[in-house]
Amino acid sequence: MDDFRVAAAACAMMAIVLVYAVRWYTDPLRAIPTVGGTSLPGLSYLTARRTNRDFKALLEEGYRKYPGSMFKLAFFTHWLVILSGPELVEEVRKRPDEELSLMWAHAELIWQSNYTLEPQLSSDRYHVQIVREKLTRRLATMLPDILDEVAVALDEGFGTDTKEWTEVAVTPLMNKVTVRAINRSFVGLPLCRNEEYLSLVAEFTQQIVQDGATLRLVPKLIRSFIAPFIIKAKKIAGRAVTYLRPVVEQRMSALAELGDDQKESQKPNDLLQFILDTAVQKGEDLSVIAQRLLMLNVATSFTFSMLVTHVLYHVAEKPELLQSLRDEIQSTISAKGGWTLDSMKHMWKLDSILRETLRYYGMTYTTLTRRAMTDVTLSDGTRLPEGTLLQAATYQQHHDDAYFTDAGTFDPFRFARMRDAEGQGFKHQASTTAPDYLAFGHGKHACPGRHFAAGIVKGVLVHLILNYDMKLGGTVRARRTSRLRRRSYPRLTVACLSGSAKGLCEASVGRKGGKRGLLRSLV
Ligand code: HEM
Repeated sequence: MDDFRVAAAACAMMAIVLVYAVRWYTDPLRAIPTVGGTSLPGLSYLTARRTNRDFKALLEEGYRKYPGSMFKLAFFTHWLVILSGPELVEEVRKRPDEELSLMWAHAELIWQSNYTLEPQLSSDRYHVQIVREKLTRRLATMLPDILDEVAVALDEGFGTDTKEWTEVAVTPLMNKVTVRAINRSFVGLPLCRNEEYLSLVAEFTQQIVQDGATLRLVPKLIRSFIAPFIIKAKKIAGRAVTYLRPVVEQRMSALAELGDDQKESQKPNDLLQFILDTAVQKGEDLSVIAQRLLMLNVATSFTFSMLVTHVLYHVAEKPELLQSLRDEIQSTISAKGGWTLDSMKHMWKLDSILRETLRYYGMTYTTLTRRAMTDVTLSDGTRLPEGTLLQAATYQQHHDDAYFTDAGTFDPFRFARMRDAEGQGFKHQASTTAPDYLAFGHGKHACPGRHFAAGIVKGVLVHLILNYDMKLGGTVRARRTSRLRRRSYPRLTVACLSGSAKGLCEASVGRKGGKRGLLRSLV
């Protein structure tokens, strides 16, 4: 009997191994080369450990070995196919959502939104449409309020001393300033200054990413049973309702008092109102509205402050760069009769330094994220089975001399010169995407908030450049750190002068006396 059991167990083992081997052998992904180790079943876990450790180095290796083509990286829970080169980018961009979906790729790779969010956020994504259309169109009229918030937040952060230099830890301060500016346009006053609400927004951002990461480790079969015990983001969104309810009720009752002809002109000019306009028609619950708002906060977090901070390090290091930008800003403001969204569009140098910062540093190594929703065959014959996750090697492409002259150098006015030379108004501006420029993705799922983002970041920078002198308080090495990701902070600490609040690199900022009043009157 014992012999029989042993034999049965051995047979079962062999059957399992055989099934795995057949599945591996016939998997279309096997035709795509693996970088970082083997793709053999079982052993690919070792490869995944390497990917976890050396993601950027492996991207570089794959990009070098398979230019204009594809390779794959192992993760503990999935394979990630990386593509490069404008031809493949164009091909992916053109594929419809039914074949390659950005939303389901994000859902699987980051949020696990099936479990962490209300289903309406996936089934009816009108908030994305609002960002793409209404928020972008209304930015010009929202700008004065946003700039007001920037001024108030900077006064609080830097102080108002016009004689002495003040030392500040730039990254956290810029985070605070940009979050305030964004939320002024999202929910208006006074909520955008409510510290509890803002820290709840930050908590949600961290939690939803963490919930997603934890859930990915749970087998799909049991995920929906386990999820309610694990996820915390929904509870945080529930707490946001407490802050939003009085604002929404007050708006509703104020609007109810007005006649139909007055309602449109009297409505608050912010994202919450744009969402409410649709949500009310759909009879949507406030908890869903809160989640839409919070998810849009997630989309903006870190990117803004990182972008501003990188630019500040550059201008703080090079006074001639600061002066050149200042000259352009001042002359444009006088020529155009004020500081408006339109006048900022004519500040090509400022626009160029933004685009170059996004190219050179990038906010993520990879973009153009997609999930194959069905078996897809690309024009070169590559087969991507349903469920395949893919991304473009954006960072490597942005650092390839084939696409950008002297790509390894940070050249702040590179794109301004290209616009001058080519006489092309929009092609090289900060928010324009292209097959070789993927900072905002590309195609119909390129970041819908990119014009809005460029407008706000420029607003913050114009304010800083005109109102403050800057110099690096830390060493230049801090700026050389290629990325300001949170995990890079400790490296910055090592490179910086001692004595800063969190050991971050410090920039000294001195207020330029007298200018502020001038600007205020120009707004
Ligand atoms: C500098 C700031 C920003 C950067 C670098 C950035 C970058 C990106 C990128 C790369 C994608 C596409 C993801 C991919 O291709 O893998 C994306 C998508 C998205 N972004 Fe942004 N973004 C920024 C600001 C914003 C802002 C301000 C908003 C909203 C107000 C926003 C909302 C979104 C949304 C909703 C999507 C998903 C689009 C869709 O599902 O079709 N982003 N962003």
